[in-house]
Amino acid sequence: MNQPVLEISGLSVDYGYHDDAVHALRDVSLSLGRGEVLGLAGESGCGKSTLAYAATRLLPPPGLITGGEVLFHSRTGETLDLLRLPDDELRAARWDEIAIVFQGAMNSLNPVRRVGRQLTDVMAAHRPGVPMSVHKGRARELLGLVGIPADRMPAYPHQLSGGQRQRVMIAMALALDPQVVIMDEPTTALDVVTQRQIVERLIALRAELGFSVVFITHDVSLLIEMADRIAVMYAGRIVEDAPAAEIYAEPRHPYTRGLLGSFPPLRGPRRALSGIPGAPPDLASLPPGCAFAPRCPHAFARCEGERPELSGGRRLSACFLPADGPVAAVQGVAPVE
Ligand SMILES: Nc1ncnc2c1ncn2[C@@H]1O[C@H](COP(=O)(O)OP(=O)(O)OP(=O)(O)O)[C@@H](O)[C@H]1O
Repeated sequence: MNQPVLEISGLSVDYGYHDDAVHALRDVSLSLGRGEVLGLAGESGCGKSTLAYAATRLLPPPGLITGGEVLFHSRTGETLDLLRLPDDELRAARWDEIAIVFQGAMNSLNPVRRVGRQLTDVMAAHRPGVPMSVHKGRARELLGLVGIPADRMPAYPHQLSGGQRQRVMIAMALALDPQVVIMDEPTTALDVVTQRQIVERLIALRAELGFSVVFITHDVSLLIEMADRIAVMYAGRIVEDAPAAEIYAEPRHPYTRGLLGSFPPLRGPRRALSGIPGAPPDLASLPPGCAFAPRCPHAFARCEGERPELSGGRRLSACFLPADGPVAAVQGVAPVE
C-alpha cells in the first residue's frame, strides 16, 4: 500500500451508557493509503456510518468514542491527531483535508439557495481572502468536473434531478481539494444508471486529482468494481480487509462470502443469489465468541466460545477456518462464480 493518509486504530464507539450501551464499533483499525479507494461493506447496522462519523468527530449524541486514535497525515508531512485536535483546527481540517458526503446528502442542499451560491459559500468560508470572482470560476469548474453544465449555477436544488443534486454534493466535497473524501452510501437513493455514472465520474476524478476515497455501501458488487481494497464489517468489527480482487476471487470470511452471494455481479455470468440466513446480532448483548457464528454455515465449537482476532498480514481475516484454503473449499458451499 502507498503511504497511509488516514490511520484509524482501536476505535470504539458506544451509543448510550452502562448496561444499556450499544457497542456500535469495537476496536476498529483501518488504514487508508494515499490515492487509494477503500470500500467499506457490510449489512445495515454493522457500524459503517458510525465509523465515518467517529473518525471525523461528527458523531451525534448519544454516540460516545470510548477509545482509539485517528491520525491524518497532511500533504505537508504534518500529522494531525483528529480525536484530540482543538475544535477550531478540526473545523479547518474538515472540508479542507477530509470531506464527507453523507447518506442522503442530496437532500441536505439548502432548498432556497442557488446551487452555485452554495458552492461558493463553502469556498468563501474556508478561503475568506480570495475574491468572489475566483470562487465563482472554481464553482463552474467543479460543476463541470462532476458532469453538470456550468449554466446550472443559478438553479435551485428542486430544479435539478436527484443524480444532479448528488453530483453537486460531490462537487462541494471536492471544492477545497481535500486529500480524503468519505462517501457514505452516496448513490443508494439513485437509479442504477445514474449510480454507475456517478461512481465512474468519481473514480475518474480520483485518478485526475489524486485524492483518497472511503466508499461506504452495503453493495459489495459495486465495491469489487471500483475499490482497490475492501474492508468488510460485521457487528461493529472489521472481519476481513483485503485487496478487492482477492476478496472477489477468494473471500476468506464466511460473512464476506455471504455478502458476495447476496448481490448480483455487475459483470460476468449470472448466478443464483443465496443471501445470508438470519439477522445481525443485538449489539447490546453480543455472543461471547464470533458474532457471526449463529449465522455461519461453517461454525464449529471454538467459534462459539472464542472470538477470532483480525490477523493475517496484508490479507486480514477474523475467522478460525484455515487461511490456506478458501471458504469455497469447505464442504457444502457452492463457488461464487
Ligand atoms: N443514536 C443511536 N442510538 C443508539 N444506537 C444507535 C444510534 N445510531 C446508531 N445506532 C446503532 O449503531 C449500530 C451501527 O449503526 P450505523 O448506522 O453505524 O450502521 P451502518 O452499517 O452504517 O448501517 P446503515 O447502512 O443502515 O447506515 C446500529 O446497530 C444502530 O442501531
